[in-house]
Amino acid sequence: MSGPVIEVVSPADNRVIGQVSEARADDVDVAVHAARAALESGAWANSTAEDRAAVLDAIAAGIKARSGEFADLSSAEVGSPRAWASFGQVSTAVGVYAASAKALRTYEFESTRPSVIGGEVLVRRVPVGVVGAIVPWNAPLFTAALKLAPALAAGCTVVLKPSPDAPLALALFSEVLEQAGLPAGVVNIVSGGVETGRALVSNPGVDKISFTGSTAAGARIGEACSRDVRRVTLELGGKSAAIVLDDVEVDKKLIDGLVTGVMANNGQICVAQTRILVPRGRYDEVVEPLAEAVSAMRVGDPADRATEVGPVINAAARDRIEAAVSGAVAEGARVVAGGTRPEGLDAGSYVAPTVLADVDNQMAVARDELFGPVAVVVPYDDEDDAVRIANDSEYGLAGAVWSADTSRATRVAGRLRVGSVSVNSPAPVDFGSPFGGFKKSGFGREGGPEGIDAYVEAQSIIL
Ligand SMILES: NC(=O)c1ccc[n+]([C@@H]2O[C@H](COP(=O)([O-])OP(=O)(O)OC[C@H]3O[C@@H](n4cnc5c(N)ncnc54)[C@H](O)[C@@H]3O)[C@@H](O)[C@H]2O)c1
Ligand SMILES: C[N+](C)(C)CC=O
Repeated sequence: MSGPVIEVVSPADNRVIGQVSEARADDVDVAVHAARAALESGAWANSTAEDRAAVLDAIAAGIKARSGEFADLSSAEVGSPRAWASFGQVSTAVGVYAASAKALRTYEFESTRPSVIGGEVLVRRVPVGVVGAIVPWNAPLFTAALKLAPALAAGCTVVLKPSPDAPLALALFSEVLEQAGLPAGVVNIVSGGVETGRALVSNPGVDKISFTGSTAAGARIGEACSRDVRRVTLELGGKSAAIVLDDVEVDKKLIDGLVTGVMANNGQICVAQTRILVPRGRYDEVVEPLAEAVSAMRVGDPADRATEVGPVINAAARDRIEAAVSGAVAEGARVVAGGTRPEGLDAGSYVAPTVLADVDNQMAVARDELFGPVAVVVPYDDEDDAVRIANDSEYGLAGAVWSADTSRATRVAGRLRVGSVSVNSPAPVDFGSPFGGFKKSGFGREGGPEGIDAYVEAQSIIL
């Protein structure tokens, strides 16, 4: 790469832990040409589904074999607690490649149907072509897997751009790709920031952009793609709600689930259920143990296996989150856990895990995505009110419903205008099922056969 060196800094102590070279527009062009040549050679696009599925399985096995290294590196560059990184950063990626291989083995690339004017129509699903995949820093291996696995399953070739804040795990991943038997040029990785991303988005050799990141950047990318009539998938921000229904039993499972739902990866997960909606009549019964559990969380060095909350990605993010908490307090919110900077951790960008009670859904802290370890607890009157508040957001990514009655929770889940909802669990993502946003959380889906649909063009041949 011809650009300057990007130093990757640990959010735990600001130490330089690695470096990559920035790709300039010329380098991006070389990568796109390599992907185009690999596509047109047909070696990958025309291979059998079983051959491609075997490569996806080999990628899953390759990551698994080096899972300790991947977890160490993701923990160091993102600040994810090491104990969580094994699952959240690594097993998730393994699960996505394995689930895509499974979906690919039964995916219908060709079918025939009777023509309405007589005869038959052969409907083919052909690769969309060269894909530009752009990912954020919070879960690099996982978010890249959600793009690479279905794109490769469809027979596409890819130019992948990691975030300059966390490019190291994906640099290591290139070794897994080499060993998995992918033909040369099928996946190309270019490092860099916004300018590198822009060069990829506007390169005429790219047929589709698949982006995960903030809604602001996604809107700009969507605009650029629509100008060039380029296909685009956007996985954007969220402000998800966990609805605690009035029949719930307040036990360890509920409190642990609510805490995990918001604090996993230091609150830096797009599906974080940062708004906890609690029936007014049972408010204190939930807020008190929640505040106690969050106050007891071990904050510190992400490499320490006992750590539950590490630093946020950088000092600017810490300052923004702290300002949002102060703003909420000025608006009348009550701090019941955290709220002050953790002591003795000044070398890194730490935010104490925080719970704010007495929050109204109109407050900025309940509307803006903070991407940090901050939960707000909003009281509601009845089930309709809970659904109304949950849906009163410009985002629509995910949610959770907690209840003693699974059928009731499932019915409430179905009323939420979001892409995925978990019932009595904090994890609204299933590797084999569609995942994506309503409203300003984006459009398009990743995961399962629907994930492969996003990387094919339908072609009808009228016989
Ligand atoms: N919906 C999801 O699946 C999902 C998953 C993870 C993170 N996110 C969102 O990502 C955000 C945090 O990540 P971030 O700070 O890295 O987001 P970001 O939008 O700043 O950047 C994401 C990626 O896009 C690149 N980029 C930014 N502007 C660009 C442009 N104009 N053209 C091309 N590339 C550009 C960045 O270099 C980075 O690689 C949060 O909003 C979070 O909700 C969403
Ligand atoms: C969980 N994931 C990776 C799908 C999206 C947010 O981080």
